[in-house]
Amino acid sequence: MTVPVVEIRDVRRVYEQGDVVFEALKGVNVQINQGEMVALMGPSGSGKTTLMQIIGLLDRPSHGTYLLGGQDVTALSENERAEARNIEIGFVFQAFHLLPRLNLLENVEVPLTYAGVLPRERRERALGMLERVGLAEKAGNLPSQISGGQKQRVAVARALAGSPRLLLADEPTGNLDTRTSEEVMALFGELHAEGTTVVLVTHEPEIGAYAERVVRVRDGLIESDTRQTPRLGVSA
Ligand SMILES: Nc1ncnc2c1ncn2[C@@H]1O[C@H](COP(=O)(O)OP(=O)(O)OP(=O)(O)O)[C@@H](O)[C@H]1O
Repeated sequence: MTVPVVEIRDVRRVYEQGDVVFEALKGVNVQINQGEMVALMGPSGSGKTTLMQIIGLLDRPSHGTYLLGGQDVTALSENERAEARNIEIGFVFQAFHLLPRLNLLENVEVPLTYAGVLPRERRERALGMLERVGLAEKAGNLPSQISGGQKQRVAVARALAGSPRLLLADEPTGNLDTRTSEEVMALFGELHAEGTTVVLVTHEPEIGAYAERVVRVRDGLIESDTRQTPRLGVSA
């Protein structure tokens, strides 16, 4: 039996501000297997981002256990979590977060630099990833010289350059128009078909439709967990 990529056991997250205590996650159990593409959905304030941040090692549970690739990461120190995050997780955000003064190739290289990959290999891997997302010919461009959809494809290349165990995407199409969203989701669908494990947070049913599994969060709990035939997209 293969070990799940993500195993969340009875995770609670309590936010405390002065006397006010708010339980954003109230005992969540979820398991995500290698190669799955999962959409986390649910109303505003339901706890999706909190759960995503715990899965992405940006936050830690107040209670419960998180196993990442079979390793208990619940009690890691801040530094250990940062290191595990760099190695294990690739992030794609709504706002792209490309560095404006670096060209596309250099942007994709950034996480590899942090991971200590030597320059020549860094360059080759980054270029390979830009090729994979169809942007190799623009490697020398600055982010300001490409479209929103292209920026998100660069962000995907950057997220995957270090071959992480898990690709996390938080509202990845939130800044894109419908057609461009479809292109970016088609890319996620292709990466999933190639074996990448993808977890995405979205409000939009049309975006959730690209996943093979939809986990709905409501009031800090998993409301439903269903499988579906994913929508196939048309690439750029
Ligand atoms: N740092 C914080 N301190 C206090 N409460 C918080 C904090 N972060 C989130 N919350 C609360 O926890 C709940 C869950 O927030 P979360 O951001 O996970 O929801 P969400 O489902 O991602 O919402 P949205 O779709 O609007 O982003 C909300 O009620 C929110 O107000």
